[in-house]
Amino acid sequence: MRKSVVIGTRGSKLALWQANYIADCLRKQYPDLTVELKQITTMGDKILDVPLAKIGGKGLFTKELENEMLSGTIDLAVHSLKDMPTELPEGLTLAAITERIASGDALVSNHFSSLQALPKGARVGTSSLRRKAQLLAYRPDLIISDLRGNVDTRLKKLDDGEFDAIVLAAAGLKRLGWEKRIAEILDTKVCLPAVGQGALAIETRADDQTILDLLAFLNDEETRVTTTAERAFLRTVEGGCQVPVGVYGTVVGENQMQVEALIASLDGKVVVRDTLRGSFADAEILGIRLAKSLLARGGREIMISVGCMV
Ligand SMILES: NCc1[nH]cc(CCC(=O)O)c1CC(=O)O
Repeated sequence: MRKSVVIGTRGSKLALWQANYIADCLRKQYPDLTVELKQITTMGDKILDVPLAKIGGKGLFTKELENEMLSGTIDLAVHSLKDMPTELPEGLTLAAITERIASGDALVSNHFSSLQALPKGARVGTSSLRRKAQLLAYRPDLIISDLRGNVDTRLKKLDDGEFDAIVLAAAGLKRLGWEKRIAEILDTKVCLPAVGQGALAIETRADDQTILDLLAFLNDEETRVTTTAERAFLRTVEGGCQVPVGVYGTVVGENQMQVEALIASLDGKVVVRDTLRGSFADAEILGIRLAKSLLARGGREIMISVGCMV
């Protein structure tokens, strides 16, 4: 049994909330364990004025944490699963994926109660191509512009009148106590979430069995299987590319899951979507099959048109 562990985390309010949440879970489970936090700045925290889609690159929010883990200065890292690349560096693994508390995207507005209620030509802020494309597919009249920064910064920009509404992950708002600001959780028919949205990933060294055993209780099996399919889907379509992609896995019966996904053109004019069902044991295969199906039915043309495939 270890006497102490060091958790690595980014310094944003949301990241600290998440790391403290996991620290508290560990302290409750192991009253004799000393749990410390170490703050680490990532590239994604430094570059704040460039749209995420333009920075690209994998591991924007994870790489510095992973380097510290490999060198042993931290024992585990807490991430939003959504920010994790689909392939981990050699020697690291996901020890646990926590229960997803809110998977959807939320519309926040000071004047309007829903996406449908927004007036023609309303200004909507969002940080992701995935949200932008789906919002435009549903409401081509909206003026969507880029909105970066942490959750509080984004809310401030809305409050300052830069936008009529903004769209961000419901999970982040919930964790930071802003749930009451949510006007509407967007239906998955309107906006499919990002891979792993709403779940936390606990990353560790693959050969550190003591830590792996220590963290096993944090794992939520249903979230693990559904996000396994989601990550297999993304791994198959992406090739390190920024293209609007949404995917959402849910449990639909005993050992049965459903995965729904889409690939969209940047302007939302072309949307290719499909849904597959299968058993928990086939999570990985289901994600791969869904990706191949979308690519074959027009997804590949979208990828080629944005330069993601040749
Ligand atoms: N890309 C930043 C990021 N990473 C995780 C979350 C929210 C929490 C989550 O999805 O688990 C957010 C903010 C957002 O997209 O609004």
